[in-house]
Amino acid sequence: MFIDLSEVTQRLRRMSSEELDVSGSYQSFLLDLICEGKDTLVVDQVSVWLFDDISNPKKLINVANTQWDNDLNAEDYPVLLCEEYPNYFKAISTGVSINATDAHSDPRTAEFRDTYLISNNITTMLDATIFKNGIPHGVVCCEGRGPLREWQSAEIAYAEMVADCCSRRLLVSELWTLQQQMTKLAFHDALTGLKNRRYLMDSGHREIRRHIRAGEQLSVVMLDIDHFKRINDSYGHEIGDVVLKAFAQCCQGTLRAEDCLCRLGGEEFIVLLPNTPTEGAREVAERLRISVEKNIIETAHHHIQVTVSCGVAQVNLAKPFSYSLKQVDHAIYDAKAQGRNCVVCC
Ligand SMILES: Nc1nc2c(ncn2[C@@H]2O[C@H](COP(=O)(O)OP(=O)(O)OP(=O)(O)O)[C@@H](O)[C@H]2O)c(=O)[nH]1
Repeated sequence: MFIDLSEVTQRLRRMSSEELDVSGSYQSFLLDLICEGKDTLVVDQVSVWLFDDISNPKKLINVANTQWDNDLNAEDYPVLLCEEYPNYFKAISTGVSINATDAHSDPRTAEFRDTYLISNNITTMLDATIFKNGIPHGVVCCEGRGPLREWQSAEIAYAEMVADCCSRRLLVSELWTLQQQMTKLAFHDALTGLKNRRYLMDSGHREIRRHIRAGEQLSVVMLDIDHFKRINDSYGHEIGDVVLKAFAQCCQGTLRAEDCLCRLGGEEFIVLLPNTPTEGAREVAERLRISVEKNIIETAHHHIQVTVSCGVAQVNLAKPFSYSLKQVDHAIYDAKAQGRNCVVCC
């Protein structure tokens, strides 16, 4: 078989330069890629397999396959075990492509004879290594049914290019996941999982602009747990953390989905209430106050009850968001002065 390497290379290069929907699964890209590979090499099946652990591989996991009609769930991916196919694993780990003309007799692939090759009429195989940071990470496996194939150097080079495209796509996918995690870390509070102060400030400015455009009212409620220092002092900091998490859950369960509960820091929280005038916000604050008071927090050795002081303000849309935060902060100060476990409106 003759491959015009310059033509197929160009197709692959164009394909891998296309703008990717990185938020989607990498499998659909891999599938397009290996379908292209299957047609170009004129083989019967192409699949992508990845090691479970790049530094100490025990399994190869089949993540894409030209034979599959639909994407499988990750838990249904076929798996090859290193202990059952040691020679194949060793061959992939060298990073050199496996050009098995006769897959039944080639020492690198003969292990599959009785378990796979005979039952699937596979006669010939060409496997190219997928690398990650220069280390073998998996393999693109091309299988043929008909006559034995003496794999040509252009065919091997092409299969390796397909494997390199897989490497790049997997890397992009990993970077995207990392970026998602970083964004999550940047805008979330690690203890409670709620949005944090940075998110609140961004969101506050955005919401002000949106509410001006819509001619709607926006309110904020500040929540400050009463005598929280005593919880830490009486039960320890770890139980203090449990209380903060339980408090956050209790409040979240009391709010509408569109209300945004954030942890400002320590035992201070803010709720941003879209499309809500002061009176509505006061009712929400009162509901939160009662829910918190009723919520008995169970730990291994204690039943803990906390109360919360609440400040309420309608956001002044003509002023920076920080102005309204200062206002609710004053309201909290008054609530504490009035004996705590109460709601004060600006
Ligand atoms: N466990 C735990 N404690 C925290 C955390 N962040 C802040 N704190 C503690 O929260 C306590 C807040 O105490 P104060 O600011 O004196 O307020 P308070 O005891 O709640 O008293 P009032 O607000 O006046 O009712 C301090 O002891 C902080 O150390 C945290 O992430 N975990």
